[in-house]
Amino acid sequence: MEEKAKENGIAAMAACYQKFDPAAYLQYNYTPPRADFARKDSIVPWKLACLHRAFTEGDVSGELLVDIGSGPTLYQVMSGCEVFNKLILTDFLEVNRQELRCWLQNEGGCSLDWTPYLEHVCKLEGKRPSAWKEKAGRLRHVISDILPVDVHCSQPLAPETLPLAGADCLVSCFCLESVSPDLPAFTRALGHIGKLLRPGGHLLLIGALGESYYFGGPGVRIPVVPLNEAQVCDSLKESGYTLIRLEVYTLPQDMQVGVDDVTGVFFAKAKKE
Ligand SMILES: C[S@@+](CC[C@H](N)C(=O)[O-])C[C@H]1O[C@@H](n2cnc3c(N)ncnc32)[C@H](O)[C@@H]1O
Ligand SMILES: O=S(=O)(c1ccc2c(c1)CN[C@@H](CF)C2)N1CCSCC1
Repeated sequence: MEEKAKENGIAAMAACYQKFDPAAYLQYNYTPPRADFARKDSIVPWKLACLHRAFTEGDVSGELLVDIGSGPTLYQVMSGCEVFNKLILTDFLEVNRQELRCWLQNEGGCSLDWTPYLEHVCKLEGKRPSAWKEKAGRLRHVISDILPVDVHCSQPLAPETLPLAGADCLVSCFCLESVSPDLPAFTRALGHIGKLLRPGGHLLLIGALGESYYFGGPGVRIPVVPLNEAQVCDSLKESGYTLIRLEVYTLPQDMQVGVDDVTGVFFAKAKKE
């Protein structure tokens, strides 16, 4: 595809995000029925268990964990904060970075109470659920920066953000496929973020399968690159990663709540070659 067409597609995606509403997004995706800790087949326990296992099974280590496209969410780093001493959260939009700062400052007024997520991750770690306050404290202690990011740039973060060696681990959830105009752009973005990772470092990638759109707020319809498992595997390989594990969750019908047309969620653990 010629350069101008690529630039136009990326610009169109950026325009879609100008009306993104963090509070609405959190309500759509991170409250019941999608975030129902009491349901055995809920996606929340599945995703948090995937992240817990990936961070704690012994091969992931180092100093620095970077979350790419954090949005207004924190669930994705609740296990990783016990493994890494430094955590950088990133997002394209100031409204999302502001939501993350709100939680970090712990002065109330944030859009979502993350306590149920913190309690669940404590249980996965063999702690009492009431240990969630200590976990929140650990997470606030290790978050060192909340920075702008653009995965379509060959250098997604500002220079000098990371040590020369790169990050030891990246996590990215529901970002690349929901900010890319097409599959080639998704694959290129994978390559761009891969340059932030040291050789031998790990990528924990969570994303939507079969999704063609989602609502980022009332009337804010955002196009998504519909992915299947084979495309995720091919894109990872093409971008210089070795796939360690791919897990897939199929959304129960009643979790199709009208905010998107996602059919499944994938969890990929990969290593940068
Ligand atoms: C579907 S949300 C995912 C949020 C969160 N990671 C989660 O798990 O729910 C996609 C995020 O990508 C961000 N984003 C939009 N354009 C981006 C870009 N070019 N580079 C990086 N992130 C971008 C949006 O601001 C939004 O927070
Ligand atoms: O997997 S979810 O249902 C989920 C969570 C976030 C998203 C989707 C699905 C699908 N559309 C994405 C648009 F990018 C965002 N989930 C919501 C409850 S907590 C764990 C994650």
